Amino acid sequence: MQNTTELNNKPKRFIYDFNPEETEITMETKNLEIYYGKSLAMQNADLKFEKNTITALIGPSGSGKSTFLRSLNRMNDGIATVKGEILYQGVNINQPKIDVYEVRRRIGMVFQRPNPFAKSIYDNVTFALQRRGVHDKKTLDRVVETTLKQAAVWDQVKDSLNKSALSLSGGQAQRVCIARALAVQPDVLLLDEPASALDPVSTQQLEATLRELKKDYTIIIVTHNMQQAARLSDYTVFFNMGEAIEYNKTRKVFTRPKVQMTDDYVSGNFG
Ligand SMILES: Nc1ncnc2c1ncn2[C@@H]1O[C@H](COP(=O)(O)OP(=O)(O)OP(=O)(O)O)[C@@H](O)[C@H]1O
Repeated sequence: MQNTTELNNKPKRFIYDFNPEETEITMETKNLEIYYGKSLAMQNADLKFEKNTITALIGPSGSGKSTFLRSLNRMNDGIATVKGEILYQGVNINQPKIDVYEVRRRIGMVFQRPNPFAKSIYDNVTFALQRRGVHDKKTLDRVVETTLKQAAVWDQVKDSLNKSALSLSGGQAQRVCIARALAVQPDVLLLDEPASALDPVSTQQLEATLRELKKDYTIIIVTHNMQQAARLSDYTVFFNMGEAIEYNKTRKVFTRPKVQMTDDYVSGNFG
């Protein structure tokens, strides 16, 4: 990690080459600075996320992708100090008075390793709703069917909803975790390397699922897989050393990047 002085002395190279005013913005970050203790882990990442698109966050290990992603739904609370504004539908959610549970309901997260609870598939999907006092069986049944269908795993699990989610394959478990995130009807889905523990077939299925989901959700995904970012996302942000370096339509980032460092990274020549 860089210290504050080193980061502040670096030239600003951030390239932002599409016109966000023409688009509908679901989330936006402004003047973010994220500290672990006294160490500055992220700055210069004023980004806008367009509704119903997929944005890939790419960059070398330790460049701050997860730090940035986890701040978007306040998952860094208690771990890091996040300064600056995180706007969700125009409201700065990075304020103490904001209900963090509501933030996480609207901005859901799926983690790198599938993390189903040691409960049935049915109870995994309905967990948050049941905790909120929703016990009407018809409602819960409907949510289970709808979200498992959205997550493209319904056909595989519909006859075993009472089986433990721990008995599922990695790919199935990850899609059940997506259904669990969708059950509370979020707007935004944050995914932190959701395919890194999956085989190529499950990865392909997950990508197909995300392509479908973007019709209804705004999706931001951290990935180390360049091919995945190139095939799946509409926009790509390249991070390095705690800064957003280049942000553009994915096609441009991968075919005509404006910054040499981005070019080196996407073409696999990054030192
Ligand atoms: N909980 C933490 N406490 C202290 N430092 C942290 C913590 N989490 C991350 N960091 C540091 O912040 C910097 C950015 O880490 P981060 O995990 O966000 O990078 P990343 O780009 O997501 O990396 P990777 O691709 O390896 O997951 C790194 O220097 C890391 O060591």
